[in-house]
Amino acid sequence: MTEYKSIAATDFKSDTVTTPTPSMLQAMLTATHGDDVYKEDKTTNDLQVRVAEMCGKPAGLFVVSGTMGNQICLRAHLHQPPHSILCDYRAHVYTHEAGGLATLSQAMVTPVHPRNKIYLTAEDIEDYLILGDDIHTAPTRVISLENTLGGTIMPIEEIAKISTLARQHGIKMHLDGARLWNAAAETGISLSEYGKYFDTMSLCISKGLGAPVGTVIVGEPDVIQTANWFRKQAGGGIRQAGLLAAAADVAITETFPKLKITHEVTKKLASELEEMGLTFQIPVQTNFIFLDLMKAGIDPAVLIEEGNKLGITIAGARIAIHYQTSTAAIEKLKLAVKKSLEIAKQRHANGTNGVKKPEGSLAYAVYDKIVVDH
Ligand SMILES: Cc1ncc(COP(=O)(O)O)c(C=O)c1O
Ligand SMILES: C[C@@H](O)[C@H](N)C(=O)O
Repeated sequence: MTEYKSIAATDFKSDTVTTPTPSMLQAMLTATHGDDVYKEDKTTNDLQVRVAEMCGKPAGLFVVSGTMGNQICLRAHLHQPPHSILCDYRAHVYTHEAGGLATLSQAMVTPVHPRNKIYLTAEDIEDYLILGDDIHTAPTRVISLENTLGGTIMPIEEIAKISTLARQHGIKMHLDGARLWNAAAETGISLSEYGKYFDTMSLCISKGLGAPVGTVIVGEPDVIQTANWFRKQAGGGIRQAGLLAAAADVAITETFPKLKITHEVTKKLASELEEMGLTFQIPVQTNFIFLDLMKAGIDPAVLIEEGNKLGITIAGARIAIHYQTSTAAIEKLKLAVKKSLEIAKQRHANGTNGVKKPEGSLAYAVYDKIVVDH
């Protein structure tokens, strides 16, 4: 694996920490400087066309974050309260976007627990759709899926069934595709094949792909135009966006083809951790490992501290691998886990192993709660 000189090399808290590569910075120097609010920037316009075409959609819009991408897509589908969206109870649009659905879209949420504990099925969803015009209800107007979710891949066959169900009831489909790149890289299924089943998709280029900033939303021109309106209203209109779009374009070209390698590194680490006696809260399928610290009796605060001692950043049970993760850091991670296991065993032996959740720690802020119930 290429070793990058990046502060992200030792950071396992997320794949959002990746830093711009020299080629991205070089591309920024030669980007066009048009005003994107007036749609005059060629670099940005070209990126939007590129991603939209990759997804098999007629229109795209560059936005500054995945949160903005999701929220303006969902708002563009939600016209008249009372209305609701249906999503996985762990979905980022529900758990990690600062209540945007309530504030920006005046929407209720129907959070659904997948029976298989990993991904939603059409059968799960059918039971929870709010249909009809009973004045007591907030009818379901959008089904919002997430792929990957916690690094797990949603089978396209299930997505197809859910899409058919949605369309039978005139319900829109949105995909939080912050890591759809990872799902596509792992399955070999194209972005455009996934795109067939959704009215809008939001794809982050700032996570595993490594761009410093940016997400592209895709869909039909009228929906993207409405979303652009909400982007502007939120102060998200970007002037010389080409600087950011240029880096994002390089990230797609250079990093998308490398994601499979990241997944192989992740799975190798997972098997080594399993040999040490660790188990996982959800399957390891792409670039995340969710350690079952509770089952191992490991206090997250201990793991975080052991990582700090070794000069690596661990945020808790979720271990994120990205293309800038160094081999040396992975070896240190294994050492930190080994040491934490030893401490857990010592505490257990003397009856003091009360594993508690750290207050306000990222260890439990990001995703951990969604699978601890698991
Ligand atoms: C699945 C998912 N969707 C959306 C987002 C939001 O992206 P951003 O942090 O750029 O707002 C994130 C986090 O970065 C995420 O993990
Ligand atoms: C924290 C969360 O918003 C971010 N998307 C992550 O996965 O790290």
